[in-house]
Amino acid sequence: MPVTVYYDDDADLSIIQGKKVAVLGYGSQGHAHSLSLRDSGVEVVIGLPEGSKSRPKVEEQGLKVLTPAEASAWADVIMVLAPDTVQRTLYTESIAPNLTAGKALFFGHGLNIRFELIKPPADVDVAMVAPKGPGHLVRRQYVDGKGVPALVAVEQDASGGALALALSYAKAIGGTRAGVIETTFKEETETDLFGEQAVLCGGAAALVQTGFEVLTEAGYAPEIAYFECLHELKLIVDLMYEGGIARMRYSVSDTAEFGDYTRGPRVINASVKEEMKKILSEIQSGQFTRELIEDDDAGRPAFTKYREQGAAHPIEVTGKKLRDMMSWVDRPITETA
Ligand SMILES: NC(=O)C1=CN([C@@H]2O[C@H](COP(=O)(O)OP(=O)(O)OC[C@H]3O[C@@H](n4cnc5c(N)ncnc54)[C@H](OP(=O)(O)O)[C@@H]3O)[C@@H](O)[C@H]2O)C=CC1
Ligand SMILES: CC[C@](O)(C(C)=O)C(=O)O
Ligand SMILES: [Mg+2]
Ligand SMILES: [Mg+2]
Repeated sequence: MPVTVYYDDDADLSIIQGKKVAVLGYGSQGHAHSLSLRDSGVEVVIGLPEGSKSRPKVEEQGLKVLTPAEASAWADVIMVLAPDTVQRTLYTESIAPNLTAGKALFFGHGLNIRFELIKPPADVDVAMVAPKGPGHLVRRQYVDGKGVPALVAVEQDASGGALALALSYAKAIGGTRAGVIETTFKEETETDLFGEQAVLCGGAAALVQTGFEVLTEAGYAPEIAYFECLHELKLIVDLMYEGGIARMRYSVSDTAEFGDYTRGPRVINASVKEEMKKILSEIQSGQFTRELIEDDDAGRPAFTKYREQGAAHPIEVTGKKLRDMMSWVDRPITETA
């Protein structure tokens, strides 16, 4: 079914400018939304627990910070940008007691609504503005006069104006500069989880690490393997971003293009596609979300182990040494896990 893509002229910024917006969380997405809302003339307050390590960053930016409960009580629009695993407790303890009729509850990703971890009352708007990119780039693009595409969805339209409100919010963070598509919480959640697991994060990281391992285990220099499998990937993906896979194939050598057609499908073969389908069905059935929540409830033993293993991979050691020599690489995000 064809989708409608909304641009700046389709959204009325004055709607969100007339609302008090609480952004709960000041991480990757939270800081980007808050700063761009403020720069778009919207009254914003940040909600963070006492003792949150994000509080000094908010204060450095001259934004006001309250507890999540105080911010929710003050706001007309409550945007939930705490981690997905935290949101259900945050909702019960701090949002629900302050979610009076006529308010709007917003999300940057649909997981908690899609899997019914949060069940808001019927007399509030429930909507989503989900940028299709990392928060730090959402902010960087906004500052540069550009935007990251976003999805909007309305789960409950108690006011009759939830879609217009969501589009107005999306405009304030730069989304309608690039294009905003209306979807459902179900479609956003399932496609977003699939994209990050199979392609963007899980798939891409495993492809890079495995390529690096094959070259280094065969005796080639780790520095060469790093440039070949990680650094150059950005340059190749930039071409796809600009003009699709065809533009990348136009720019690389005919030798590379022949290797692409004849070898690529052997790497990402039918069994990989079957595995991707299995991953999608685990998302749709809720199995992935159950695993995520169970691990979080147990104090994140699996998450912590995987994060440590990833950080210790030899490609990180080689990469750090090489990146330290590239003073010209723009690195506005300094932290890693
Ligand atoms: N990362 C991204 O680019 C994208 C994220 N999303 C969605 O956006 C949401 C936020 O994710 P992300 O930006 O990655 O989150 P981060 O992990 O980057 O940041 C989380 C923020 O929430 C704060 N926080 C933790 N507990 C609470 C609480 N109880 N109440 C209020 N704030 C709290 C953290 O504070 P502290 O510093 O104290 O831990 C931190 O400021 C998620 O729904 C995610 O799926 C959607 C699109 C892309
Ligand atoms: C690709 C990961 C993402 O879905 C995103 C940046 O869009 C996320 O959850 O962080
Ligand atoms: Mg995403
Ligand atoms: Mg995601």
